[in-house]
Parts: sequence; structure tokens; C-alpha cells
Amino acid sequence: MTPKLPIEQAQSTSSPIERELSWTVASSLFASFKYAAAGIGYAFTTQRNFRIHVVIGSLAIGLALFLHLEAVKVAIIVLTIGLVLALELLNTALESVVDLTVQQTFHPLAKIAKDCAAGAVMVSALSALAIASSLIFPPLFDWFQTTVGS
Ligand SMILES: Nc1ncnc2c1ncn2[C@@H]1O[C@H](COP(=O)(O)OP(=O)(O)OP(=O)(O)O)[C@@H](O)[C@H]1O
Repeated sequence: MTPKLPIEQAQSTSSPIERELSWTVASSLFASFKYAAAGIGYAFTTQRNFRIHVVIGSLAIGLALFLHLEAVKVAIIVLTIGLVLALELLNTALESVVDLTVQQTFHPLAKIAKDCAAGAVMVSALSALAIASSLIFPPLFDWFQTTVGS
């Protein structure tokens, strides 16, 4: 009898396919958090853009708190920064999967995948910049006028 491929084995059991094909599975909620933290740590140490977004995002949140913006405005800024960072993480994940698939060979589909993922990060970053600027600059200008100008 021909040995079953992993995917056939998975289909013949009640376990979901992706669980069977995984090299390992997070054994607990704590382990899931540990793997997620490892991914964030990897992106922070290897991706310059991720570090830039963390620094700019922290500055924006710091300014929003310093200027005592309304809670809903701070929440909008946090949400947009979170979106940029999450997309940057997905971009990093996609880059790794593409590299794993095609290795060091040129493939037009690999180019499309990487370019589009990078484009998604750029769209979210520009939108976050526009939102944060429109919420932070007017009160920042007022603060300068009252404190520095007087
Ligand atoms: N295997 C490949 N085949 C075709 N084009 C590729 C391939 N690998 C990379 N490229 C091209 O080179 C560009 C840069 O690749 P890289 O892996 O640095 O991704 P990146 O999204 O620019 O990285 P980062 O987000 O870290 O700046 C891609 O956007 C793509 O246009």
C-alpha cells in the first residue's frame, strides 16, 4: 500500500489539516503569547521599517497624551498605529514565506506578492500619518502659542 501523504492523513482524521501539517503546535495560551512575542521581537530586530514605525508611533501617542487629547482621539491614533505595525508584521511574514518558496530565484509572482505587501504597509502608514497629523497638529500649535509665544 502506498504511504499516505501528510495532507491525506490529515483528511482521514478529524483533526484540521493545518494542525497536522504544523511542525509544532502551541501547547498553551502562554506558549501562543511566547511565539507571538518572538515574532514581534524578530520584526523589531531585523526590520528597520518596523523600528521606525514603533518610534514614530510612540512619539505620536506620547504627544497625544501630553496634549490631553480626548480619549476617542487617542484611541483613533492608537488604532491606526496598531494597524501599521500589524501590517508590517504581516509583510515580514509574507516575505519569509515567499523566500521559503522561491529562495534566491527571481519570480514575477514573488515580486507581485512582496510589492503588494509593502504597498499595504505604505498605504496604512500614510493614512496613519494623515490622521495623527490632523488630530495632533492643531492642539500642538495652540500649545506652542500659549507656552512658547507668551
Ligand atoms: N524572489 C523574488 N522575485 C522577484 N522579485 C523579488 C524577489 N525578492 C525580492 N524581490 C523584489 O525586491 C523587493 C525587495 O525585496 P525584500 O525582500 O527586501 O522586500 P521588501 O518588502 O522591500 O522588504 P522591507 O519591507 O523589509 O523593506 C521586493 O519588493 C520585490 O520587488
